Amino acid sequence: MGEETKGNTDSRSANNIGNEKNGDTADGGVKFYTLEEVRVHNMNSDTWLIIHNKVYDISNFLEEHPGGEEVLLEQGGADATESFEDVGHSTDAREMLQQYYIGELHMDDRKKNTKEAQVTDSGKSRSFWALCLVPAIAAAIFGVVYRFFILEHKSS
Ligand code: HEM
Repeated sequence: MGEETKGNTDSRSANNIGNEKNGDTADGGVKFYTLEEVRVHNMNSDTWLIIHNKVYDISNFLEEHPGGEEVLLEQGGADATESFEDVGHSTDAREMLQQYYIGELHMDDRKKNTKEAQVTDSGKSRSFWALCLVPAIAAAIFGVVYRFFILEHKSS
C-alpha cells in the first residue's frame, strides 16, 4: 500500500513514464512537465528552471554559475526566460544549458505562461481574417453595387 501513489496521476502527464532525471520516457520521447510539477523544485538541493519552454534541472550547476547561485535560487521552480535573456548570456552559456535539459513545459501551461504565445495566436487569427474574409466581403459588396448600377443603367 502506498507505493507509486504520489506519482504523476494527472492525465496531462500520461507521457511521464520512465526516468524523471533524464527526461526520457518509456517510448523514448520527450518528457513534458506541468508548471505545477516544476514549481516544487525550488530548493537549494533541487532546483529546476524553465527557459524558453524547456525545463532544466540545474541543481548541480548552482555553485558553478558565474553569476552566482543566489540569482538562480530566486528563479527556482519558475520561468526564468526573461531574467536569463535580460543578462544577455553568451552562446557558451546557451550551450551549457543543454546538459541540464530534462524536458519540455507542458503545452497547456505554455499559453497562460507566455505572453508571446498569446500575442502570436491573436496575430495569426487576425491575419487569417485579413487574408480570407475581408477580401471576400469586399468582393461581395462590389458585386452587389455593380449589379445595382447595371440594373439602374438598363432601366433608365
Ligand atoms: C541554467 C541556466 C544558466 C546558465 C547555464 C548560465 C550560465 C552563465 C554563464 C556561462 C555566465 C558567464 C557569462 C556568459 O557566458 O554569458 C553567466 C553569467 C551570469 N548569469 Fe547566468 N546562467 C544561467 C541562468 C541565469 C539566470 C536565470 C540568471 C538571472 C536570474 C543569470 C544571471 C547571470 C548573471 C547576473 C551573470 C553575470 C553576468 C556578468 O557578470 O557579466 N543566469 N551565466
